Amino acid sequence: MCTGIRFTDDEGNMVFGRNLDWSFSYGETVLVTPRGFSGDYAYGDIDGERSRAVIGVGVEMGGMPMYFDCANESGLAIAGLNFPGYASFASEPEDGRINILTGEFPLWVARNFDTVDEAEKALANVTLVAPDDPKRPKSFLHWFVGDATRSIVIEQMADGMHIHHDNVDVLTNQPTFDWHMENLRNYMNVGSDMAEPVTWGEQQLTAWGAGVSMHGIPGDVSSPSRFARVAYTNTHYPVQNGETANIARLFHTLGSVQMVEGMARMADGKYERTLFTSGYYAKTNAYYMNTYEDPAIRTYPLADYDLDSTEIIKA
Ligand SMILES: C[C@H](CCC(=O)NCCS(=O)(=O)O)[C@H]1CC[C@H]2[C@@H]3[C@H](O)C[C@@H]4C[C@H](O)CC[C@]4(C)[C@H]3C[C@H](O)[C@]12C
Repeated sequence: MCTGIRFTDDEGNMVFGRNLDWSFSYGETVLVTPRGFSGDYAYGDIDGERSRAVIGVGVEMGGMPMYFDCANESGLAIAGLNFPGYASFASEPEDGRINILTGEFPLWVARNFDTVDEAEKALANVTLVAPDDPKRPKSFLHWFVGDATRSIVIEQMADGMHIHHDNVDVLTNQPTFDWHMENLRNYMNVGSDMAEPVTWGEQQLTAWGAGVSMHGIPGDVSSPSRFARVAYTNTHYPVQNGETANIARLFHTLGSVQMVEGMARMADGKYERTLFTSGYYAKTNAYYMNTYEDPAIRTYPLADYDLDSTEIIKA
C-alpha cells in the first residue's frame, strides 16, 4: 500500500510526500534530472521547450529516470500509487496524441509544467500507454499531483481518464478516489476536541484523556482505512511555520499510516512495509527521505546539484 499527502506551510509553500509500501525494493534512490537532460521517451520527444530540473525517488531504466515520486524546481510534485484492478491503459500509442509510457509519466509532468492547472489542461491530449512488452514491466497506478494551490488525482480506467480535484489532499490505493471520498462520510462524527462529560442513566462518564472524540477512525492499514485516517490527520494538523516543523508534520502524518513488519502480508506471503517515506518542500527546494531500516531523515537540496548538467545524477 502507499499513501500520499499534500499541505502548505503558513506562507503557502507546498509540502508533498508519500509512503512507499511494498515487500521488496526496486533499488530506488534519489535521482536528480537536470535541466540539460535530453529525455529519450518511449514515444518520441514529448518534452516542451523549457525543461525543469526534477528531483525524486526512482530507478533508471534504459537511460530514463522512472520516478516513483518527484517534484520540480517550480514546486509541482507527483507520486504514483498502486491502483490494480481499476487502472487500464492503452496497449499501443494513438495517432495525433501525446503518448506517454506510464513509467515515464511522472518525469513528463515534472519536466513540463509549473502548476496543477497547466498539467491538468495538457492531460486532455495525453494517452497513457502500457505496451505488452516483456522488456517494459507494467505497473498499474493512479497519480497524485500537487502544487501550492491544490492537488488532483488522475485515474485512467477502461471508461476513460478521470481527474479529481482532491479536497483533502491525500491518496491511498484501491478503490477509486470517488469511493474514498464517499466513505469519508462514515467518519464525520469524529473530531479532535476533548470529549465533554455525559450522563447515561445515572452514570456520569468522563473522558480518561485526549483522543476519545477520535473513536471510529480505523486503525488498520487497508487502503480505505488509511485514506480515512490520513485524511483526518492531514486536515486537522495545524498549519506550521518553517522547515523543521513542516518536515516533522510530513513525516508524522505519513507515520500515522505506515506499514510495520508483521502487520499485513501481501498475496506473495511476504509482509508489506513502508520501505521509504519521501517528500518535497517547495520553500527549501529540497527532497527528504528515510527508509524502514534507517529512519533518520536525509535532506537532498536541489541547489546541491549541477542543474545545468545533461546527465541524470544519483544523489
Ligand atoms: C509498487 C509501487 C506501488 C506501491 C503501492 O502502491 N503499493 C500498494 C500495495 S497494494 O497493491 O495496494 O496491495 C509502484 C510505485 C511506482 C512503481 C514503479 C514506477 O512506476 C517506475 C517503474 C515503472 C515500470 O513500468 C515498472 C517498474 C517500476 C520500477 C514501477 C514498479 C512498481 O510498480 C512501483 C514501485
